[in-house]
Amino acid sequence: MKNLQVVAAIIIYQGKILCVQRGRHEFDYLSDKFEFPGGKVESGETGEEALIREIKEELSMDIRIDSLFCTVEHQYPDFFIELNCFICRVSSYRHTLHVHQQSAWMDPGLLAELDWAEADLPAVYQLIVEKPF
Ligand SMILES: Nc1nc2c([nH]c(=O)n2[C@@H]2O[C@H](COP(=O)(O)OP(=O)(O)OP(=O)(O)O)[C@@H](O)[C@H]2O)c(=O)[nH]1
Repeated sequence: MKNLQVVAAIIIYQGKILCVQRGRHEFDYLSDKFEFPGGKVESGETGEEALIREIKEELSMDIRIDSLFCTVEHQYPDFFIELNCFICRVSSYRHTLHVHQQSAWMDPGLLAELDWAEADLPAVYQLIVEKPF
């Protein structure tokens, strides 16, 4: 079974968090789910390098990575994922969606209202409880 190393950006601007919604995914259980932007770490890259590249590709945004917030290990029916979530900062709310169908700057207290990818739920609940910003 596939084992994916994925990095994700919890992008904070003026107290809100950028949440993005996928379109269709090859596995139905991930179609239309909300996630933190990011993607797979390619060979030869550090997690931080991968995250900066992914956010530029997906959103045309330049992030500053602050710190590693949490690591979630999750078994989906078709693959295993290690999801490393980093707190990131930006100097503008502006972004362009190149991959996702929708985005929203969310108040942390409202994060649980979105329909998240299952692997993200521990990170979402930890954000709601710890409010690291
Ligand atoms: N980016 C991201 N992917 C997540 C999160 N949670 C989660 O389960 N995933 C899953 O992890 C996998 C990451 O792959 P991806 O498709 O974003 O990565 P990528 O941009 O490198 O993919 P590609 O170039 O193969 O299209 C997807 O299956 C995605 O559904 C998350 O918060 N952020």
